[in-house]
Parts: sequence; structure tokens; C-alpha cells
Amino acid sequence: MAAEQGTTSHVYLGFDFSTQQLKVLAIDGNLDVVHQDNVQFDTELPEFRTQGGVHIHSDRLTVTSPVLMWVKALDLLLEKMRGAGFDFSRVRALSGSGQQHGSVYWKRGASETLSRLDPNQDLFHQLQNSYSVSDSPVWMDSSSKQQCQDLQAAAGGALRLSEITGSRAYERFTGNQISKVRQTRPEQYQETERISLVSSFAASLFLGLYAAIDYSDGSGMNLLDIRTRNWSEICLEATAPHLARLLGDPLPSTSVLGSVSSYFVDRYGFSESCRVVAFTGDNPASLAGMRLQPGDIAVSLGTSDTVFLWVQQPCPALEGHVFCNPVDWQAYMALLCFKNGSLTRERIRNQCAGGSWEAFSAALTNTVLGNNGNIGFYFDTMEITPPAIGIHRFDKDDNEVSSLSPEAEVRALVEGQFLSRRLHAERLGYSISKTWLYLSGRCSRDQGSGHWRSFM
Ligand SMILES: O=C(CO)[C@@H](O)[C@H](O)CF
Repeated sequence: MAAEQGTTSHVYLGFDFSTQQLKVLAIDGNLDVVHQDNVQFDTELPEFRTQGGVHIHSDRLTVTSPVLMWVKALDLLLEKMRGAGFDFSRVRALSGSGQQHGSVYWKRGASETLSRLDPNQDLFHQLQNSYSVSDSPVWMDSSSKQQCQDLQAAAGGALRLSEITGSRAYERFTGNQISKVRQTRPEQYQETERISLVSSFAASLFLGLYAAIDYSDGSGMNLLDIRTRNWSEICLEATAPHLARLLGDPLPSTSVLGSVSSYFVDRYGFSESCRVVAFTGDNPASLAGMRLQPGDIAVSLGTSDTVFLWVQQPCPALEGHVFCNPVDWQAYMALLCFKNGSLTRERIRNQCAGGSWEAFSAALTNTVLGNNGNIGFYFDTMEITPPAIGIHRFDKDDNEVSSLSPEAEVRALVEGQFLSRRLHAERLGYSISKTWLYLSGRCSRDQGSGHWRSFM
């Protein structure tokens, strides 16, 4: 993708290490996009043999991604940019986001390697032996139920834990994943000198040293006290010994962490004065990037669907999450996460619309609002909100049925998904109907998303 030539004005880079791809966006001082590109993990890095960017293990609960795939994707993306003639010397600052809750385990000695990278070699080959855990747990994992129960017991129950960290214990949350690694892979845990989130791992690559975890993405760990913005001693103790040392101190999500490392200056021509701003989670980054204001509500349609909004005060509950706000460190953001998002929509598109979004949208146009009383719940994998699994279709008389016509199935999926998002949001007191609703995420550009708005 050719880079826009011409002006020598400063540009700003945003990287997104998401579930299925690594994306980069370059904007100028007017917020105009001057370059963008991406690396699709499944198709451009087939040697890692991922599906949807992950490995779903045989227990159907454990879900991981190879950390070196993310490293190699950054090598590939920067080479693509260089090949397109992108002028890295114009970059005044860079930041970005990562899929929330994923964890990266840096092996003893990795900080030395990170600080002395040879600009004549790529990151992938130099960091080959820098990770004590090669398959990073990611947000789609649902295998840490025991660790969740132990943490809730130590904190004084689910609601108490939610009061402290903004969420009851969730299997995908990083603290419970760290606890599982320590219990099931003690040698690898012993070999670990630093634990990052995907967001702070990405920032570390650009800094050439370990980057702090930011308040907002750190709120997705069941470890951070969202009022004091320090690690909760109760939660750290219940998770693993000496964990504070492995995590480092958290910082506001707007922190300037330092300058890009000499590796990127010498290899790609970045300016020595290019600043690295703290990376954060993909959903907090969406709230910031969409310039959401208190009272607005956003729906992100991606691998996971999320409903999130800016709130001034924490209102933790037994469902959903409260994170520290990425823009105003004294405010908060509320979020609901639905795991069966775009991958489920793609499955129904393939099965009921011949793999075509045009046919998918046509099916919505050809069927009536309310679908003649047919509705469905499509939890291909263990759902987060609510914690349920399986495909459940119902007819107008509330009888469970085993099938629907292809067009009725498409509408049953869309209406089921979006009425569910609205129901769970309103149950937490978020008024959907009387507010601005912003759509974001890969699927929000689909013309079918117009239909989806009508259910929210
Ligand atoms: O688990 C989630 C939010 O809590 C997901 O939206 C991930 O951030 C997707 F990457």
C-alpha cells in the first residue's frame, strides 16, 4: 500500500495488536489518515497455524496465541511500510492498543536482549528465546475457573472482588491466567522476569525496555484496585508470590514512556525524538479514539462484541466490568463483553448466505423485524455474557426448534445478538435508547450494521 508522499509534517502512528491481525494507522496533525496497513496472522504467518489468530486447545476451554507470531507480525508490518516508502523520520510519536487480558512472560535475561537489539537483524530472530511461555493465554480462554474461585474466596467473595478490581473473577482476566501458569507450569513461571499485557508488551518492543502496564488495561486483570490505582495486595497475594516485582508499577494510560529505541532509529529511520506513549487495551483505546463523552454508548463489533461507555463513578456489579478511564485517570469506563461476535456471524454467513455479506444483508432486508417470533442464541464457544454455551433457537410459541430457514437464521442471529447486548446493558442501568450510539470495529462498516442499530 503506497505511502502518501509530499508533506514533511509530523505524523503519529497507532498500532493495534488485536486477536486476528496487527494493524497500523498513520495520521497527520489534522487527524487525516496518511498511511495504513495490516498483517493477517492466519494467512500471512501460516507457519504459526492459528485460526482466527488463536489456538483453541483440545479441552475447548484453553485458548492461546504464539507470542513470537506477534513479534514476527511487527517485523513484517514495518517491512511492508518501508517497502511502501513510508518515511519513519516523520513520526513524532507512536502508541497503540492490544487485545485485553492476554499475558506475555519475558524470560530471565530478556531485558538485556531487548536493550541491545542488532539493527541488522529482525526482532523475531533476536527474541526467539526471550519468552518463558511461548503460547500466551488470551482473552478467549475460559480454563481458569478454579483460579477464579480461589481468588474470589481470598478477596471475600465475588462482589467484594468486584468492588476492589471492578469485576468479579473472570476466567480470561490476567491475574487468574497468571495463577494458572504458576500452578501448571511452575518451571516456566520460575524462569519469568517480567509479565506484560499485550499492550505493554507492544510498547516494550518499541522502547527497548519493559513498559509499564497502564491503569485502564491493568483494570482487566482482577489485580488492580481501581480506586487507588495500585495493585491490590489481597489479589497479588492470592495470585502468585512476588507478583508486584514481575508486573512493575502501573501508570496513567496517557503517560509518555520514553523515546523509541535505537533499534528502530538505526533499522527503520525513526527520529531519535520519537516518543512512545503508553499502549492500552483495545476497548479503552476505542473509547479514547472515538472521543466518547460521558453519557455516550459505543458498540464495538469485532472478534468479541463489546458495549462500553464513560462513567464518572465505579458501579461494579456481578456482571460486566468497570475499568479505569484511559483518558481521565480519575474517571472510569463500564464494559460488557460478548465473546461470540464476528466469528459466529461469519459462520452463519458461510452456512446461510453462501459466504457473502451482500447475501447476509439481503436476508436481513427480506425478513421482517421480529422475525415472525423466531429468535436464536448462538454461543459457539463458552460465552462471557451470559456464561453459557450452545446453539438455542426458539419459534413464535417459544418452542425450542432444531433449525430455521437460512434467511430466518440470519435474522435470528442478528436480533438475538443485539437484543442480548441491549438487555444486559439496560440491566446494568445503561440507557441505550436515549443516547448517542457509536459503532466501531471491523464489522461496523458492513451495510448490515444499519440493521443492527435498529435493535439497539
Ligand atoms: O475480553 C475483552 C474485553 O474485556 C475483549 O473485547 C478483548 O479485549 C478482545 F481483544
